[in-house]
Amino acid sequence: MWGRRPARGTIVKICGLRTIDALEASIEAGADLAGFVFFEKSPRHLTLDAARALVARAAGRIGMVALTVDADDERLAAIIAAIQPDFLQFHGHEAPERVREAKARFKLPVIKAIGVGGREDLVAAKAYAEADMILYDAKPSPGAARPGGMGRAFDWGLLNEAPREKPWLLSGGLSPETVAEAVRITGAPGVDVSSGVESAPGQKDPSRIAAFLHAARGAAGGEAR
Ligand SMILES: O=C(O)c1ccccc1NCC(=O)[C@H](O)[C@H](O)COP(=O)(O)O
Repeated sequence: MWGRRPARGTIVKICGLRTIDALEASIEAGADLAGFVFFEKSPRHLTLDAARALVARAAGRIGMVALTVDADDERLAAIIAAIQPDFLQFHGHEAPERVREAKARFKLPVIKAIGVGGREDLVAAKAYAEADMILYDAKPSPGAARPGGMGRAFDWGLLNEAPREKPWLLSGGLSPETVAEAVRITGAPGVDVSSGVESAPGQKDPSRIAAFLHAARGAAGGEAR
């Protein structure tokens, strides 16, 4: 399995890491998963060279997630060769068949992001039987600059109808200030954050990363590590 898993408590993924300081702060605070964004229109985008240098010291210390948006096989292969991630995260319009295909080809577990705007999106999530984890995020508005990392929450009440057979992450507009309540209300086994631990888009704040971990783990009754 990947990196370190919590003995108990909420799974935490810090997404959009771009610097050694932020990566080390995430590991030090006890995050389970580190997300690396490969999407050029994002302020968190990493080139393959930058990603390679960043992850050189992270392997085995934290689970590494390569995030892409509707990437083809050639692009996925290049990313995998560069950072050898523990997970792929698909954050675009990838169909269930694409998840199946990519898993078979690359032999890596897949996190599929589902944008939640209404009940119909939870129905759609049920089709992703082969995804290893589902990440529920706010649905991007039409014409949005990017499909994630917008710092926007959605109606958590909709998750009452979400499939719960496999691990899932709650995402979208979470912060150190809101994550405890979010976990309490939704019962999420895991959480994901990007904007809420930044001082500006793409600029992670190590003290907010630590505060997020503390709040998330406290919320589930587990111990912050
Ligand atoms: O973070 C981005 O810039 C990004 C760009 C394109 C696709 C996905 C992206 N982020 C995905 C994530 O997993 C974020 O952590 C998630 O959307 C939550 O973001 P936020 O609401 O900013 O905490």
